[in-house]
Amino acid sequence: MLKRLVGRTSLISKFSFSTNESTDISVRDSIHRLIDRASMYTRIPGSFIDGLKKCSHVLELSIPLKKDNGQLAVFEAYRAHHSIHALPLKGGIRFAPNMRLADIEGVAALMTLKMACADIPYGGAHGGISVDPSSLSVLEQERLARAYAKELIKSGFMGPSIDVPGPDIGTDGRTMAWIMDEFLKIAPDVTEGLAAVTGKPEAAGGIAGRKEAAGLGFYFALKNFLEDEELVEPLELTKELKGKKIIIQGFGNVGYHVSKFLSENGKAKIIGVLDQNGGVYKATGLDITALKTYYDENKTLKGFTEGKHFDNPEDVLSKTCDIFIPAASENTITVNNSHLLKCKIVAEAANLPLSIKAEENLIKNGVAILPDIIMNSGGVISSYFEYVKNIGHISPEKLTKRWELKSNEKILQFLARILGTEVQNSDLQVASDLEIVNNALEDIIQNSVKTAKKTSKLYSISYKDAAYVNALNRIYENLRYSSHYAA
Ligand SMILES: NC(=O)C1=CN([C@@H]2O[C@H](COP(=O)(O)OP(=O)(O)OC[C@H]3O[C@@H](n4cnc5c(N)ncnc54)[C@H](O)[C@@H]3O)[C@@H](O)[C@H]2O)C=CC1
Ligand SMILES: O=C(O)CCC(=O)C(=O)O
Repeated sequence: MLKRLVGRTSLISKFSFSTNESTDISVRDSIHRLIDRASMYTRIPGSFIDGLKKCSHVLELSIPLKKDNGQLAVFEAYRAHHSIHALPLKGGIRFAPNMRLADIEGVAALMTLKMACADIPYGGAHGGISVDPSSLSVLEQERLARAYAKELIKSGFMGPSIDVPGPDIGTDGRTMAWIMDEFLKIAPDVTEGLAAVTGKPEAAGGIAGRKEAAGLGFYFALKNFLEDEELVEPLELTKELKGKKIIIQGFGNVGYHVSKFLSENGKAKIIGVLDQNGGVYKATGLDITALKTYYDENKTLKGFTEGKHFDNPEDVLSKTCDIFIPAASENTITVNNSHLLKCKIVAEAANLPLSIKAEENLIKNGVAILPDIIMNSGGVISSYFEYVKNIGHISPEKLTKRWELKSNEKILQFLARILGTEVQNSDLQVASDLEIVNNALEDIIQNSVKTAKKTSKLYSISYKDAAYVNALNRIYENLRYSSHYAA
């Protein structure tokens, strides 16, 4: 049921940097301020910057659902298309209560910037259904996801060349598989139908490593940022991740995988984990695998005995650490709680977790901020690889595996002849899909961090502003030659 379809309207400039903050800050307002702040270090015309603050199309829906008990429930749902400078559009679908259009439009804009920063040739989108998924049975969730997908497809808001959604808060690979299946039912003749949505399980056409990609990308980004002396020296930190004391807010897909890679690969100590209902703390470092098993079984951190539990999440939020990582949702750190943080770095794993005023307060107190559009870009980068796989109907390793094995064998045989040894079959290895995508992910993230550091030094601005400057410049360069920009 279509409620409203909004086209691009007037472009209003808003160069206000007031530090007042209402308790009801929208993500859209925050992103506008961040765009304005960064635009001062670009030569992009003001009219173009104003244009980037608007979504090109917004879809508002009411979706009726027949519950398992036969009763009817109606849910509000949305999809916002931000910038069509590059197609398809891309961004998450979430199932979360109390969704607001102003937040959805803000995250859609953030997605445009995130992908420009990583040099992924897509525009940004975002959307979802205003629902608490835990209040529905699995079958109800499936019917609702399928009904939402049907409305997106009917309204021209989804398809491999239009808008390719992926997972976000409250959704996962299974949700994406339902959505893909709905697309294939409605449009069976679209050859690239598998590419209508990403984040699918591998058995449904997904790519190896997508589920953990936001966490792995975060690990690569943090490691690379810490190598910068200009970041660590003033904070009196060492360059290594090893031994760094870390507190994480949110233990869902992103929070868990960030914790896993930082502790397993980086040997960092995750000393605190909190969600909206409480937190656990252990000064010597939590066992993340054990915590994950417990959290999956019990849906709560309470009762996990290998750490001290606090009913009030702020009791964990306020512990001293080196790095605080918000990995839950937007605006979880505002003026109301930013003064509690006792850390040297805030590394954003969630999208826009800091309100503008909270960010200002933290910076004033000497805290460095590592920006979401780099730190959590691993998820959408991996989605991009999945899309490419689906469009080509071939996985990265399939085409080259045999050839690589043969050429490696020839090289080894040559070396063995010179050295007078024998080639063992176990010496012969070629990259798996997972190795190919993880290495490509590392390469893209490394480049985003490198260019952010360079821009940050050039203008003496924060990494966050630098990442936005790089993204804005890339979008401008891209759009200026496109027929979408009539200047
Ligand atoms: N899933 C993905 O691929 C990506 C997600 N993101 C962003 O990362 C963030 C987290 O997403 P997911 O992990 O996928 O969601 P999720 O739904 O899997 O997990 C969210 C977690 O945050 C907790 N939480 C919710 N409100 C909280 C609060 N006020 N304080 C503390 N904890 C709270 C929940 O209990 C849950 O543990 C979101 O901002 C999302 O947009 C960013 C990049 C990729
Ligand atoms: O893979 C996608 O399309 C969604 C990623 C996402 O939700 C995000 O980067 O915030």
